[in-house]
Amino acid sequence: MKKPFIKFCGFQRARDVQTASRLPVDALGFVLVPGRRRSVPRSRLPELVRHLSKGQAAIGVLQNPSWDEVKSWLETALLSGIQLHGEEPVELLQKIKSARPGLHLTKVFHMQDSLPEPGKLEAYQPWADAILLDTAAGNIKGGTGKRFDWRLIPAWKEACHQLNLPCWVAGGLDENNVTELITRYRPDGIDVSGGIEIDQHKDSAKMRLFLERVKKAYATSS
Ligand SMILES: O=C(O)c1ccccc1N[C@@H]1O[C@H](COP(=O)(O)O)[C@@H](O)[C@H]1O
Repeated sequence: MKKPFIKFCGFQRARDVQTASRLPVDALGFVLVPGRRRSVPRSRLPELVRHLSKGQAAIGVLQNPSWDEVKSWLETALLSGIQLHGEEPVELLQKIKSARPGLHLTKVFHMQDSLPEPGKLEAYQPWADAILLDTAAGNIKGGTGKRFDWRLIPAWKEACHQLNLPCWVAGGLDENNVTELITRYRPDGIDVSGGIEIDQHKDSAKMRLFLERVKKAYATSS
């Protein structure tokens, strides 16, 4: 089985970025949504991004931004991609991709009681580079620390694959549940924020253990 894309999200301290920069992590995420616990102030973003290693992607996480907001973040720091973590319309992705074709765009869909239809994906296909499934807890979207009903994954994965889009999974992942996720559902990528923290800070041992378990799960289920 192909190794999944791995993204660690919610970095705020340079030392944590430095730790992750030495690990086999494909992308590091920075929460640019105002008012969230892990929000990165604009003035600190360039310095944090500078610590990534060559080949690692710096992803800015935004929620329902305007095109002007997207542009201003792209001017603030050297970002390789944007994760759209709200209810962004197709038109926004189209605008971003037309202006910045090289930018990686992840569109998030939230799994909750009233489910969005995987059929919605088609309209996003020309502009999105990856689809990320995450949990919504009431009005809170992103960084919930909660799993959604993973039985929803196969239908979404199938819909993504029919459109040649990778299907990534997030929401409450940690070193204790990532093996089950991989062996049962084999997502194309995984994204974790709270599950690699202790006392609200990124933890080196938890990051390493998470990666070890991912590696082992993929090796044994191929
Ligand atoms: O990490 C956050 O605090 C966050 C805030 C606002 C939007 C997205 C955020 N992170 C993304 O949320 C999911 C899951 O996080 P968790 O592992 O359940 O804590 C993940 O995609 C992060 O990229």
